[in-house]
Amino acid sequence: MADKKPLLSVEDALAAILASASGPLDVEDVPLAAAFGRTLARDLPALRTQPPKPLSAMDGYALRAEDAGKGALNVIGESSAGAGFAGVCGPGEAVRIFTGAPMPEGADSVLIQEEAARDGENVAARTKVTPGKNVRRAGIDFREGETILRAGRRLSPADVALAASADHPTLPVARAPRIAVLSTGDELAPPGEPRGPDQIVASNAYAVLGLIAACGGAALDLGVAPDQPEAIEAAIRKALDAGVDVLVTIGGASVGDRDFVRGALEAEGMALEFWKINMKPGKPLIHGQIGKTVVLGLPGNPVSAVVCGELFLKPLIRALCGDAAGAAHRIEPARAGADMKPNGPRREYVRATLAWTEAGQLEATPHKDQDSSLNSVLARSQALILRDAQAPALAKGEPVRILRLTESL
Ligand SMILES: Nc1nc2c(c(=O)[nH]1)N[C@H]1C(S)=C(S)[C@@H](COP(=O)(O)OP(=O)(O)OC[C@H]3O[C@@H](n4cnc5c(N)ncnc54)[C@H](O)[C@@H]3O)O[C@H]1N2
Ligand code: MOO
Repeated sequence: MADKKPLLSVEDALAAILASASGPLDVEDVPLAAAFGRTLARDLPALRTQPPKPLSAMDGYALRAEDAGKGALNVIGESSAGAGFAGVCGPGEAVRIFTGAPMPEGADSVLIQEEAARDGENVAARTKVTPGKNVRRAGIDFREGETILRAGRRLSPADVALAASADHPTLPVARAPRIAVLSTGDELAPPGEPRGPDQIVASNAYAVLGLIAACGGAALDLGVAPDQPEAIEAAIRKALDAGVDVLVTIGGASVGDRDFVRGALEAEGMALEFWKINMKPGKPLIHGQIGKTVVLGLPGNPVSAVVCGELFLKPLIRALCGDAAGAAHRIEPARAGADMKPNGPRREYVRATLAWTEAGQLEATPHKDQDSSLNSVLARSQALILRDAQAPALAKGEPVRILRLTESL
């Protein structure tokens, strides 16, 4: 029985989940303004050279560098951005020029206007000018045909601007993974709605929906199913009928008499890959597949659901988008901001705040209360401190490993 297997390590669990992602999804072309945060599906070539010709980097005078020490030069015209000078700048001549304007033929450098003495039609340099000074050579940014961005890259605002400058009006990106989110539990009522005396407000889905949005997924919120196998099975079928890539359930994952999620998933055809991981919080995580749909059954405790979302759902979304590098846990070094007790038998992910010390070190300070029900503590945390199973006590200032939590878009 799967229940009796030794608990999986976080690393093995992540590997199994990523292995179940059947490669990057289909490709779609999106307009530049919608491409931020999406994952590039193909290597992107530059469709033009930037800058296409030598341009001035400053406002001033285009001239031949060797003429700068020779007294007054004759200003024979003007070159501005978008309207270059048609003639040739010969010996003893200068052309008034502005930032971004094409260099006139014959000129090899630009004297900035702060160093120029203008007198009517003449200008003299008050400084030496070296050849190429204040000139942006053709192609210094990129050249036509060069690969400017690689497939699998999650597009930053600067990446999108780079693609625009390389003349791409749209970008080929992985289709956003479709992810159904199903909360379960008789005790759950939506925020702001009337509640029974023993009910609480359903909140976990909002963290999961936010994580999906931040990672570039497209969420389908299936709301809350009560603790009844038939109702949970019906909701699972709804997700499958919608053809989602991933089904995330929340709650009902543990061993209680009313924890029906695993049974319902199996009744709907899930091949169970694993259940339970050697971590805290988040031990009862269900993973399997129903056809091509990857299933992640998150534990119901609010912090456990979020930590499992960060550790497993986020990498899964990245992998489905073809961003293999982004699917790895990005562990960073920091210093402990407080003493920490020896750890128990499970790898622990301790909620912590981050701050820079005056000495310039990143300090992760664990919150005192680590109960897995505390949304307020989680909201005040920026990182998780990783503590291996049975790790000894450590003192404030000692090195720790951290994983940053996803922040807002
Ligand atoms: N005898 C044992 N009991 C428990 C074990 C165990 O190994 N043996 N594991 C504990 C651990 S660890 C966790 S984590 C929880 C996970 O249990 P479930 O996945 O079955 O979660 P629920 O029982 O449905 O809910 C737990 C808790 O979280 C609240 N909850 C659930 N969903 C939401 C939601 N959408 N929004 C807000 N709050 C939610 C729920 O009301 C419960 O308070 O099991 C331990 N028990
Ligand atoms: O692992 Mo549970 O997730 O400790 O609260």
